[in-house]
Amino acid sequence: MPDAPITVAIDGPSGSGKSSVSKAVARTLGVAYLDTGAMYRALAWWALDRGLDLTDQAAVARAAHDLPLEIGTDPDDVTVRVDGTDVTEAIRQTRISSQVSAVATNLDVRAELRRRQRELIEQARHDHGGVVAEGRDITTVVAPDAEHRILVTASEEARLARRSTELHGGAGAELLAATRDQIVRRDRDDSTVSAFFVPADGVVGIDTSELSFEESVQAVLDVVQAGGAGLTSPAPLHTPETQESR
Ligand SMILES: Nc1ncnc2c1ncn2[C@@H]1O[C@H](COP(=O)(O)OP(=O)(O)O)[C@@H](O)[C@H]1O
Ligand SMILES: Nc1ccn([C@H]2C[C@H](O)[C@@H](COP(=O)(O)OP(=O)(O)O)O2)c(=O)n1
Repeated sequence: MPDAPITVAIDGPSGSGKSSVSKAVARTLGVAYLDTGAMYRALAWWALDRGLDLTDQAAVARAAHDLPLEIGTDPDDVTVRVDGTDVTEAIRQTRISSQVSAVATNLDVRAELRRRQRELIEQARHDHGGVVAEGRDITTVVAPDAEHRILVTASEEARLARRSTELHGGAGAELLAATRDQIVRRDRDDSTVSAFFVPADGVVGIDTSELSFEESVQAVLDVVQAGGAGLTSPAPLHTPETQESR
C-alpha cells in the first residue's frame, strides 16, 4: 500500500490495453482497481433486461439512478453484480458491446455514473490507500485532480488486432472486419461525449502500439513512480501467465 493515498487515472480508446494494464498496475501498487466501463456495461445490461429502449433517454437515465450495482474493486476479483445477479461475463458479450454507447452518450446517465465513480474512488482511497481508475473521462472529468493521469493509446491497427485475437482467437481479414464495429464505430460514438484520443493538459500519453503487455505495464509504473507514488516496496510485476485478459 502507498504511504499516502493515490489515484491513478487512466483513459484510452477501446483495445489500447487500459483495462488489463490498469489491473496489473493496481496489483503491483497494492491498491484498488475501478473499471468504469463495466458500470456503463452493467447499466446497458440491466436496461435491456428490463425491456427498455436504449434510445429512450429519460427511461435509461431513471434506470441509472435506480441501478442496484455492486462492483468489485479488488484487481483479483472484479465481479460485477446487478440486483444480486453476477453479470461479470454477460456484460462483455457482443450484444452489450454493440449497444453500450447508446447508454454512455446519455448525459444524465454520465452525471449519475460519474457521481458513483467519485464515491467509489474516495472509498478506495480511504479503505485501500488508492485506486487505479480507468475509462474514457477519468483524467479529464471524473478525477482531474488525480495524483497521476495517463492516456493509454495504440494505433487503430494494433487495437483491432488485439480485440480480434481476444474475441475470435485470430486477426485474419474477416475477423478484423467483424471486430471493426466494436472498436472503430464505438470509439467514434463514444468520442462525441469524451475526449480520449489526445492527452489533455498535464496528462501523460503512452502509446502501446509497439509495446508488449509487460512493457505497457512498466511504462505506466514508470510514470507513477517518476511522479512520486510514495511506495515503500513495489511488488514484482506479474508474469505473462498470470495476466488476465478480457
Ligand atoms: N501492450 C499490449 N500488447 C499486446 N496486447 C495487449 C497489450 N495490452 C493489452 N493487450 C491485450 O489486448 C486486449 C485488449 O486489452 P484491454 O485491456 O481489454 O483493452 P481496453 O481496456 O483498452 O479495451 C487484451 O487481450 C489484452 O491482453
Ligand atoms: N469512463 C467511461 C468508461 C466507459 N465509457 C463507455 C465507452 C464504452 O463504449 C463503454 C464500455 O467501456 P469499456 O471500457 O468496457 O470498453 P472497452 O471494451 O474496454 O473498449 O462505456 C465511457 O463513456 N466513459
